[in-house]
Amino acid sequence: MEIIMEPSIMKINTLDRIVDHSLKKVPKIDLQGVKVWYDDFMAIKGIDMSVKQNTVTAFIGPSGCGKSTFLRMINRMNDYVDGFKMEGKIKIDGDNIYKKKVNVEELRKKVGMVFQKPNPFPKSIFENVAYGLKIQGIKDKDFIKERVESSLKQVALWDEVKDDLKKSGMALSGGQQQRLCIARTLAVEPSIILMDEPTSSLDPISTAKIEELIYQLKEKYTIVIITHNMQQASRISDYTAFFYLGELIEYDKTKKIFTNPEKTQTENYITGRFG
Ligand SMILES: Nc1ncnc2c1ncn2[C@@H]1O[C@H](COP(=O)(O)OP(=O)(O)OP(=O)(O)O)[C@@H](O)[C@H]1O
Repeated sequence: MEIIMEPSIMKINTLDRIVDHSLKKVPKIDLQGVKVWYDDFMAIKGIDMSVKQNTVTAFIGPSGCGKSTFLRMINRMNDYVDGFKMEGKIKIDGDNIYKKKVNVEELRKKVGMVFQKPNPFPKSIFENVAYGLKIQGIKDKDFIKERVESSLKQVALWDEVKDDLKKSGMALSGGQQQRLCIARTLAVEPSIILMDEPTSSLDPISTAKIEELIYQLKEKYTIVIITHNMQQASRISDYTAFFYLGELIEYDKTKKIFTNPEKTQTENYITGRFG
C-alpha cells in the first residue's frame, strides 16, 4: 500500500508546487495605463497598479480624488454611468476584463462588492444570503442551506442569527447588516472583494468586528478597500495606495507608507495636514 501511495503523493506535491509558482507570477489584479473620463472631466489620469493574491490593499486619499472610480473599474461598475469613457487594460488572473466577450454578470460573481451603507434586501436573513445562488439557477435546497450557513459562519454572524433566519435582514443592527451583506457576497464564492468604505456608517464595536473579519478573509480572498480612516488602513491592509486628483501618488507596503513615505504629499495626508 505504502509503495503505491508514495509516488502518487509525490506527483501531487510536485503539481502543487507548479500551480503555486504560476499563481505567484500573475498578479491577481493588474491595471495598466488606466484613464477614466466622465464626459470631459478626467477622473483617473493614467494609473498602473498590480495587486497580489490574498492581500488587503487600502485606497486612501481626499474626497473626490478618484478612489471609488478606480475601485469600480475592477468589476465594471462604471459601465452604465452616463458619459463614462476609459482607456487602458485591466486584467484579473491574466484575463482582460474589458474584452468584448466578457460576461459582466460572471465577472461580478468573481469580483464581489460591499458598499458604504449596508444594503440588505427587504427579505429574510436566509433569502439575503441565498439570493445570489438562486439567481444563478441553483435549486438544490441542501446545497443552498449549507452555503448560507457557511457564509454566515465566515462573517461570524451564524451564532447570532441561526434561530432567526426567517427574520428580515433589515431588522438587524447596522453592523450585523453589513456582515450579512458580506455573507451575501461570499455565498457566490468570489475571489476578489471590493469594499467601498464598509465601516463608515458603523459604531466602533461593529467596525472592529468587520476589521477582524477582513483580516481573516484575506486567507481566501483578495481584498481592496477604500477607507478614510488612516488607523484602519494601517491596521488591516498589507498595501496602501494614496490617490490625489486622479493620480496614484504612492503605492507601497502599508508599513512603509505609514512610517516612511517617499512623497511629501503622502506624508502630509496621512498626518492630517491636508485633505
Ligand atoms: N457619475 C459621475 N459623473 C460625473 N462625475 C463623477 C461621477 N462620479 C464621480 N465623478 C467625479 O469624479 C471624481 C472622482 O470621484 P470619486 O467618487 O471616484 O472620488 P473618491 O475619491 O471616491 O471620493 P469620496 O472619497 O468622496 O468617495 C470627482 O471629481 C467626482 O465628482
